[in-house]
Amino acid sequence: MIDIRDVTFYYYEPDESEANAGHRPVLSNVSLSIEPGEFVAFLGRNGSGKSSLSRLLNGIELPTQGTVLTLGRMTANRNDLQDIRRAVQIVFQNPENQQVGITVGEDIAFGLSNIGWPQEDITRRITWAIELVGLDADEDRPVTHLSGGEKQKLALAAVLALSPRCLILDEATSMLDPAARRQFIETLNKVRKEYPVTLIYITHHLEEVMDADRWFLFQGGKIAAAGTPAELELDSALLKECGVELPYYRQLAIQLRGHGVPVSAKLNGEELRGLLCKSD
Ligand SMILES: Nc1ncnc2c1ncn2[C@@H]1O[C@H](COP(=O)(O)OP(=O)(O)OP(=O)(O)O)[C@@H](O)[C@H]1O
Repeated sequence: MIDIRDVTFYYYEPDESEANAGHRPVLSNVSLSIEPGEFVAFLGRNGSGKSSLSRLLNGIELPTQGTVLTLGRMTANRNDLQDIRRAVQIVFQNPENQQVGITVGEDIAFGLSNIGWPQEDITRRITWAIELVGLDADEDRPVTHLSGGEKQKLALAAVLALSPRCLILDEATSMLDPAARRQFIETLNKVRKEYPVTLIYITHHLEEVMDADRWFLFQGGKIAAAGTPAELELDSALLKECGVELPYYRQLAIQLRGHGVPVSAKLNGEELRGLLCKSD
């Protein structure tokens, strides 16, 4: 599905001019593959290169060196770029930066009319997308009347309407309050059941990606490690180096196991709390 080989990326071509002396690549020799339908998380400190790599995946940016293959096509090949951009959709941190319509319906319709869908199909698709994300708003509702959480659901609806094969969420919950964040995650889980998609999730909130298939830990523009959450969560030194912090319940479960308390590695916060309240 996605195959990245030896990618090095500079926002500006490196040169020897004084202004760029000491200029470092944002990504250095990154290689990774993501299988169709996988749910992976990109984790790491601010500035470690996660968003830059996601922009390389759909060809918003092109690698300075190396190759990015998406759906078997190279992003550097101009003829394939339009299909790649359609197949790999990104939901960004701030939904307002993504909104292009005045109403909910216009917003969802924008991308579809750009790729030439007939109006009657667009109308049906708008209804489908609103229902899929459970947006409690009709298509005539002005976008400015939506809450932050609803705006982010609309951003999700607008990209899903385009039938992407791969969805990238780039800190999509970071502007939401805790309740809206939980609701957005519930929506996403429901959407993934109805509309299976390869999911790349960028976040600083690890509780959102504890059930990911794999984590990629970024450090200074490189992949420091890749593996399942169960494999990587035990390496506390590595997580610390990469600026990644486990949810409190996971840290507690690891400590309890270290003291011989038989706590399953798969418990979530509520289950662990329930177990502790039951024990005497
Ligand atoms: N458009 C840009 N032009 C120039 N440099 C950029 C641009 N976008 C990002 N950078 C730089 O690239 C580096 C990597 O940034 P990137 O946004 O990819 O990191 P990140 O891991 O996603 O960080 P965060 O968690 O803060 O979103 C940073 O040093 C950043 O300043």
